[in-house]
Amino acid sequence: MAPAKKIVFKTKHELAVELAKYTANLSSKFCKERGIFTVVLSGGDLISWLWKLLEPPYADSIEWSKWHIFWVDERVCGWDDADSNYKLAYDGFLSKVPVPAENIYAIDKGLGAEGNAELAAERYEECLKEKVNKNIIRTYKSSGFPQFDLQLLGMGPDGHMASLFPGHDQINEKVKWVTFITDSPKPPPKRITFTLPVINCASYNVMAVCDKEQADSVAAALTHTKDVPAGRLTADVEVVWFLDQAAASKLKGWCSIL
Ligand SMILES: O=C(O)[C@H](O)[C@@H](O)[C@H](O)[C@H](O)COP(=O)(O)O
Repeated sequence: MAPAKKIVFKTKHELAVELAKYTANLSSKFCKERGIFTVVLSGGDLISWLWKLLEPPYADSIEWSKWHIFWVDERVCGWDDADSNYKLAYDGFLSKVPVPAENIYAIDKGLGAEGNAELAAERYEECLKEKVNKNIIRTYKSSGFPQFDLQLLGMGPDGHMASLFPGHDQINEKVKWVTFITDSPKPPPKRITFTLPVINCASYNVMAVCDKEQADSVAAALTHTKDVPAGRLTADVEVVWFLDQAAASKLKGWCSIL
């Protein structure tokens, strides 16, 4: 289990600059080593903090054609719905970089539009298995779970990550790769989500959190004083919490500010 690193930034701007640098370094490492970089996105504010990747020196130097994009969680709706994490990422990031369309793995379009959470989760797991069989996604040691290169995650004020919410059973799933929820406390209610073992098998996990509404859960997650799902985040190689000062404000004895 990788130890959690924390970096506190004075502003969201500085967080975005460092997030771009971190992502670009990993892109270069994995593209060199494997010729492929598997990136998992979440919804929420995270997408708005990826803007620096769209600018020089990254926009022109990143090997976008080698990126493969997945979602750690998705709202069960149509691709053009205002709730869609795919739409959020497409409009704010993916439409502005040359990642090939065939390397972008969104929720099944029809099942999403129909609102069929259970089948959409099964279909997404099948999609991951197919990418494992094609050696696009690696597997974690002998466990057989998929191992993504980098996951970019966010956390809600209640401490949820992906669509794993406190007090809901999905966090305890140990076999499936993708599961679903139909009574999410954060709207919309129907979602699909990676399970905890899959999330924690990633090589690198970034948890990016800003604003004071999240401060209590950041402190709880990082000191494991409360059962918050994000407190169970780990990774194979490294997990890094990217925080702004407001989100870090309840952490005791905090000193290292970038
Ligand atoms: O679909 C979703 O709702 C997200 O993937 C969710 O897990 C998000 O990452 C957190 O809720 C943080 O969201 P904010 O960054 O907007 O607080």
